[in-house]
Parts: sequence; structure tokens; C-alpha cells
Amino acid sequence: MSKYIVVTGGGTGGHLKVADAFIEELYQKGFNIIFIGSTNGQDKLWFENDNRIDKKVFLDTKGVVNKKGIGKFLSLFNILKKTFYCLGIYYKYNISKVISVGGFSAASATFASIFKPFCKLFIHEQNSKMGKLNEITSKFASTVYSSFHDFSPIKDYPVSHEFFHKARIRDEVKTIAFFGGSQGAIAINDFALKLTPLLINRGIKVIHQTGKNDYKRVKEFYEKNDLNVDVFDFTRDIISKMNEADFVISRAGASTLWEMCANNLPAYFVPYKYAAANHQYFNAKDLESKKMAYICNEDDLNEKEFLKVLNDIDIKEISKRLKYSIKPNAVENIVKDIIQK
Ligand SMILES: CC(=O)N[C@H]1[C@@H](OP(=O)(O)OP(=O)(O)OC[C@H]2O[C@@H](n3ccc(=O)[nH]c3=O)[C@H](O)[C@@H]2O)O[C@H](CO)[C@@H](O)[C@@H]1O
Repeated sequence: MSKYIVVTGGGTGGHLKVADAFIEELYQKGFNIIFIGSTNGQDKLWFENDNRIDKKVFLDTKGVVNKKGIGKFLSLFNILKKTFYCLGIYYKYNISKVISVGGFSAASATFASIFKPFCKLFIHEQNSKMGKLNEITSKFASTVYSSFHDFSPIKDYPVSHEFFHKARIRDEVKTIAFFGGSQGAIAINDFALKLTPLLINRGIKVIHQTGKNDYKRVKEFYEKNDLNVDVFDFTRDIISKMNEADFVISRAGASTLWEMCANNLPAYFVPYKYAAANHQYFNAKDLESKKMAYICNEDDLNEKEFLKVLNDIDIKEISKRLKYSIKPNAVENIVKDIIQK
């Protein structure tokens, strides 16, 4: 068997974080890793200088789903062209297993795995609703892994061990964090600007991740109003921020959501309403229906309503329930399963 294995996919932090978990586990197991992503999105930022990866390929591909007419046709044609390029790589390195974490970055490498005889495709779907690419290619996959779907042989989500190691049951809300996901969320930032003065008045500490594009505006607001907030655009050390927080107002991207579960950190989710098939809402709904989270539509965000929740919340009970919502070692178990197949 070839010791080379392909990991593909990316675009946003949610996909890349899972790709990173696979890369680390495969690296620990002594595999030679080929990563295939895109020049568009954040793939290069995450993996261009990564020494665990033997070969990095960044293809000039873009998404197809939101395009129309000739634009859609050209994107599809480009993906097809790059599919043949990936096939060349698969033959050269005798690839027999491809792991896709989805996103448009994964398209060409995933199709190539379907075209190559005796090459097996494994998909990790992060969300409660399947992405378009995964929906199409899952029919050809050996196994599809998902934390939200019962067909998955392993339902735990690949979350770094440190979120489990540093988990703690919250018993009082002393610190509240605002998280906008890997790109930040203006709706959450706007809400933070209204809510933070009220929280600070109550003696609550505030942490705020704004995303790159809105950082300046938010930081200036806090400075101008003399509000002492731990504000940053993006951090590589999100675990420290999560660990310090007792309650979080957050987008419901899958990686963030499961990391908070692993850390036993209760959340008030504000799903991104334009996410494909409204998947962020359904990601959060799964937890809310088990009384492990709150959900608020971004158009309904209201400080008074939030403060009511804050007065009534049994933070300890929710935090305790979260402890049983996810188990560690998901990526180890998935990789073991892939190796056996
Ligand atoms: C707008 C959109 O379509 N977002 C999608 C994207 O979200 P997004 O890229 O925001 O993904 P997630 O919330 O799943 O993951 C973000 C990752 O970045 C990390 N992080 C975040 C902030 C920070 O300062 N530092 C840091 O390291 C988080 O800990 C997490 O691991 O992919 C997810 C997984 O497919 C989907 O569920 C989301 O719906």
C-alpha cells in the first residue's frame, strides 16, 4: 500500500480546522501527506508553510454554487481541467485513499478520486445539512463521517484534545465572549457594541473576536467609550479565550460549536442566516432541542431579551450536559476506520 494519502478541502476555517486534525493524525501515524486546496480562500494561509505535509497543491479553483450562466460553466470547466491534473498526481504517487473535508477547494481532488480505479474516497461532512459537493460525491464515497447524521459510523467531531483537557464546568457567568467564526460576524459585532456596556456595568468581563474586516470599527468604539474589552480580530489561541469565558454569543459554525461542547462552554447561538440550506441554524438546533444551547435569529437580537436569559440561565446544568455531548478521539477513530477499509 502507498504510504501517500491525500487530504483535500478548505476555503474557511471550519473546513481547514478539520483538515488540520486529519493531517496531524496521519502525520503521527507516519503517512506521507499530499494536501490539495485552492489559491482562493484561506488554504494557503493555513498550510503553505506546514512541514507535516510532503506535497502542497493549491489549485486556482472557485466555488460554483453561487454562480450563474457562463460564470458557472467556466468554473465547472476549470474544475474538470484541474481534476485531470489531480489524476496525474494520484497516478504518480499511487494514491489509493483520499480524504475530503468539503468546500469548493475539494472539488477537483474529490472528482479525481472517483475517476481513478481502486481509489477510495472518504468524506468528512461537518454540518447538519450536507454541502453541495458532498451531496453529489457522497454517492461514490466509501464512507461519509458526520456528527449530525445517523448513517455515520463515528459521530464524534474532530476537536483538538486541548478543548477537552481544559474543559471546566461553569457555575457562574463572570466572563462573556462574542465569537464571529473564522471571518467574524458584523451582526454579532453590532450586538456586542450595544450589549457590552450593560455587561460591564454588571461587572462581567467581555472578550470579543471581531474578524479582520470589522476590527478597527469595534476597537475604536470600545476605546472611545472607555470600555475595557479583550478585543482581537482572530487568534491562533482560541482555546485560552474559550476557557476564560463562561457563556458565549457565537455563530454556529460546526467546528466552533463542537469545540465549545468539548470545553463544556454554554452558548447563545446566532446562526449565519445565509449559510447553505441554513445549516448553521440546524447545527445549533440539534443542541437546543436537547436543552444544551440557546438560539436567536440575528434579526431578533435584543439586549433586554439577552439579559433576561442571563438572569434565568442555569449555567451549571447546561455546562454539565455539554460534558456528555461529545467524546474525544474522533479523528483517531476515523483515521483507524479509514486505514482498515
Ligand atoms: C459563513 C459560513 O458559511 N461559515 C461556515 C464555515 O464557518 P467557519 O469557518 O467560521 O467555521 P467554524 O466556526 O466551524 O470554525 C472556525 C474555526 O476557527 C477557529 N477560530 C476562530 C476564531 C479565532 O479567532 N481563532 C480560531 O482559531 C475556531 O476555533 C474554529 O475551529 O465552516 C463551518 C464548517 O463547515 C460551517 O459550519 C460554517 O457555517
